Amino acid sequence: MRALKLHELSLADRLADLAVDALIDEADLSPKPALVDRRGNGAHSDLHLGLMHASALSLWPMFKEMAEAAIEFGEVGLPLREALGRIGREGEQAMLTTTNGVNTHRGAIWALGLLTAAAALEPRAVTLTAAKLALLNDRYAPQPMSHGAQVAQRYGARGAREEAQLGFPSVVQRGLPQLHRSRQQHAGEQNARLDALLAIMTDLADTCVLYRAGPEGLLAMQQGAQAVLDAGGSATLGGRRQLHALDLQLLALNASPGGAADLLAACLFIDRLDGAL
Ligand SMILES: CC(C)(COP(=O)(O)OP(=O)(O)OC[C@H]1O[C@@H](n2cnc3c(N)ncnc32)[C@H](O)[C@@H]1O)[C@@H](O)C(=O)NCCC(=O)NCCS
Ligand SMILES: Nc1ncnc2c1ncn2[C@@H]1O[C@H](COP(=O)(O)OP(=O)(O)OP(=O)(O)O)[C@@H](O)[C@H]1O
Repeated sequence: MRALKLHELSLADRLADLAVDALIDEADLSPKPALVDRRGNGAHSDLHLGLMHASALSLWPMFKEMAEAAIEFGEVGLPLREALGRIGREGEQAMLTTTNGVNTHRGAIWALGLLTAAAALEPRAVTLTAAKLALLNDRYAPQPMSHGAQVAQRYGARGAREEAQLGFPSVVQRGLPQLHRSRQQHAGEQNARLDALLAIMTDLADTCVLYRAGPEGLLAMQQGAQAVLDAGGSATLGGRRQLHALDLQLLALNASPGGAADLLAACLFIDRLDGAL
C-alpha cells in the first residue's frame, strides 16, 4: 500500500489531528493536580486515562466536520454558529456513547470546537475569530441547568461561555506566555506544559472547582498554583514540593480543575497551529 503523504491530508484532517493531539497530550501530562493523568484518576471516581484517550479519539470526526463547516460557510455568522452547535451536540453524544455516559470532554468540545473552526477560517486571528463565533447566539442550544449555569447563578462566576466570548484570556494572557517563558528557561517540555496549566489556574473561575468545592476550593486552586510558579515552577525542587502540596490539597477538597485542563488543551492547540498550516 502506498504511504499517505502529509500534504495529501486536507486542512480539516490536519486541524482534527491537532485538536485530538492536544487532548491526548493534556490527558497524558503528569503530575497534574487532582486531574486524570498517567498516575491515576485524580479527584474523579468515574474517569481514567484510557477513557480520556478513547473520548478524545471519538471526537476526531466532529472536529473535522467543524473545520469543514467553517470552510464551507466561509465567514463568521449565524449559519456557521448554528452548524457548529449542531455538530458539537452530536459530538457530545458520540463522546457519551464512547464513555458510557461520563462527561470527559464537554468543555473541550466547546473550546477546541470553536478554535478549530476559527483556525479553518482565519488562521492568523484564531482566538478573535473564535470569540466572534462564541458571541453569536445559537437559537437551537438547549438551556439546561448545567453545573456551570448553577455556579454562575450562585456566585456570579464567569464560565466557559464567557471565556470563549472574551477571546480566551486565560490562554492568551496566561497559558501561552508561560509556556514560552518556561521553554526559554529550559524547563523541559513537560514542565513547561505544567507551568502553563498552573498559570491558567492562577486566575480562572473554573466552574468545575466552584461546583465541587465552592469559593474556598477556587481560592486554594488559584493561590496554590501561584505558589508553585513563585517557587520557580515545575522544573525546580521548590516548585515540585509546592505542586505536590497543591495536589494533596485539591484532592482533599475534591476540587478538580477540569476547566483549566480544557484550556491547557486549547493552549497546546494554538501553540502547534504556528507552522502546522
Ligand atoms: C458553553 C458550554 C461549555 C456549556 O457551558 P456551561 O458552563 O453551562 O456547562 P458545564 O457546567 O457543562 O461546563 C462546561 C465545561 O467547561 C469547562 N470550564 C469550566 N470553567 C471554565 C472556565 N472558566 N473557562 C473555560 N472552561 C471552563 C469545564 O470543563 C466544564 O466541564 C457548552 O458545553 C455548550 O453550550 N454546549 C452546547 C453545544 C454547543 O453549542 N456546542 C458548540 C460547539 S462549538
Ligand atoms: N485530565 C483531565 N482530568 C479531569 N478532567 C478533565 C481533564 N481534562 C479535561 N477535563 C474536564 O473536566 C470536566 C470533568 O469535570 P467534572 O467531573 O467536574 O464534570 P461534571 O460531569 O460536570 O461533574 P461531576 O463529575 O462532578 O458530576 C470535563 O468536562 C473535562 O472537560
